Formats: sequence, structure tokens, C-alpha cells
Amino acid sequence: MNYFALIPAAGVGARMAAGCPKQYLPLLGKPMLRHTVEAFTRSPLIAHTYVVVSAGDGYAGDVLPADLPGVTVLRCGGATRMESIRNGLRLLGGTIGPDDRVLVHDAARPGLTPALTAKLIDAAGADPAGGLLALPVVDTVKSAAAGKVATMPRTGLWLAQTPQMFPYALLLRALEEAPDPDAITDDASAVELLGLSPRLVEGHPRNLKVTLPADIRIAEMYLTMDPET
Ligand SMILES: Nc1ccn([C@@H]2O[C@H](COP(=O)(O)OP(=O)(O)OP(=O)(O)O)[C@@H](O)[C@H]2O)c(=O)n1
Ligand SMILES: C[C@](O)(CO)[C@H](O)COP(=O)(O)O
Repeated sequence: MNYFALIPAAGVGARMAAGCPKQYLPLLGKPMLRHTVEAFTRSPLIAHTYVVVSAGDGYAGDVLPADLPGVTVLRCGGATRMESIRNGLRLLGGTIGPDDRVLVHDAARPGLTPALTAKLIDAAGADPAGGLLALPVVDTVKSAAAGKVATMPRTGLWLAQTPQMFPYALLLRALEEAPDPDAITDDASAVELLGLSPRLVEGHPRNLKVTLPADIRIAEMYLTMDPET
């Protein structure tokens, strides 16, 4: 069984309001996407890394030159994260075997390390339902609906990170069969809709999703830290 990384990188980062898609913003002088890709190219467990960008992406060629070893750019991005991933998986049908594992990882999570990838593969690589990095909720959780605020029990709640790792055939089927793809915000939820329970493996705060401008400084701080922490 081989492990492949698939990085959806076709979003624009609307919440960032930057002059270019957020995955190309410099972190410590290097585009965010390059940090993310290198987390996989530095991992001996990953056979190849595929990056999904939009057809008209004008940045990818500079950030990920065609001769970057172990990396292929696929210009098949869609209107949503899920569409970008599904389009990439369809294109890789003849390349990745049904039981090979695909690790889907957001371009916007540059703090991933080979150690975290190894932890996920070690804990869930053999699980037919797959698995994902996630963090147990540490804050008190409130719900607010129709003017009523209530407190939710936080026991058993986790925040999903990526990579999210599944057998290729299972993930493609889950995304093809999802009844409401717009409601699917991560890959694991599509697999859960098939009645399966992907394994939760504790991740690390350094693997944050860079979503808001303030996240850039936090991501840079983690990138200066020892990747084994
Ligand atoms: N049509 C899309 C939308 C998002 N993504 C990717 O999905 C990941 C997670 O999405 P998010 O970080 O939320 O990206 P955006 O939707 O681009 O940003 P925002 O939520 O800030 O608007 C990112 O790596 C992004 O590049 C994608 O490949 N195709
Ligand atoms: C997949 C994900 O990173 C899990 O936390 C997240 O849902 C993706 O972000 P989006 O803003 O929902 O696209």
C-alpha cells in the first residue's frame, strides 16, 4: 500500500482579503503553499504529492516549478474544496490504486510536519475507515440559535484538522455519493455518511488553518519551532 498526498489549493481565501490567493502569501519569506508541500516532500512515507489548483491560477507555476521532485500540479480546481478534491481524485484514477491511502491536506495548513504525518499513518494507516488529525475541544462551547444561548457539553468534541486519510476508492465514492456536497466541509464527514467512523488521531496546534490575517503571525511562529514539537 502506498500513501499519496492531495492538497486542495484552489481557494481564494475570501476571509483574508489579500491581494493574491492566501496560499501564496509569504510566511517567513516563502509562499504558504510551498511550506505545505515541503511537509510532504520531507516525509519518507509519502510516495507522491498532488496539488490541485484552478485552471487559471497564475501563481502555481512560480511557486511549484514543473521539475519539483515528487510533486505534480493538477489544474482541475472546482468551485468548492470538495469539488477540487473530487476532481483531483477522478484525474488520478489510473495512477492511484483503490486501496492506496490518500492524505487530503489543506494548502492553508502550512505547519504540518513529517512527524505528525507519521503519527497519523501509524495510528490509522491500516484502518479501512481511514482517519484524521484532530484536537480535543478545550474551550466551553456555546450554541446560539433564534436568540437563545446555551452551553454544549464539550466531552467527546474534537476540532477536525487535516491530513484526512482514506483508501482512494472509499474517498472517491464518499465524495461522489454525498447527498449535499455544499454541506460537506471536510472529507471525513462524507465518509461518515457512508456509515463509517474514521479514527481520530490527536494533532497539534501548529497545524492550524490560516484563515484570518492574525493567523499568519501564529503560523510563522510555529514554523520557526522544532518540527518535532
Ligand atoms: N474551491 C476551493 C476552495 C478551497 N480550496 C482549498 O481548500 C482548503 C481549505 O479551504 P479554506 O482554507 O477555507 O480556503 P478558502 O475557501 O480559499 O478560504 P476562506 O475560507 O478564507 O474563504 C484551502 O487549502 C483551499 O485552497 C480549494 O481547493 N478549492
Ligand atoms: C477540512 C478542514 O480543514 C477541517 O477543519 C476545514 O473544514 C476546511 O476549511 P473550510 O473553511 O471549511 O473550507
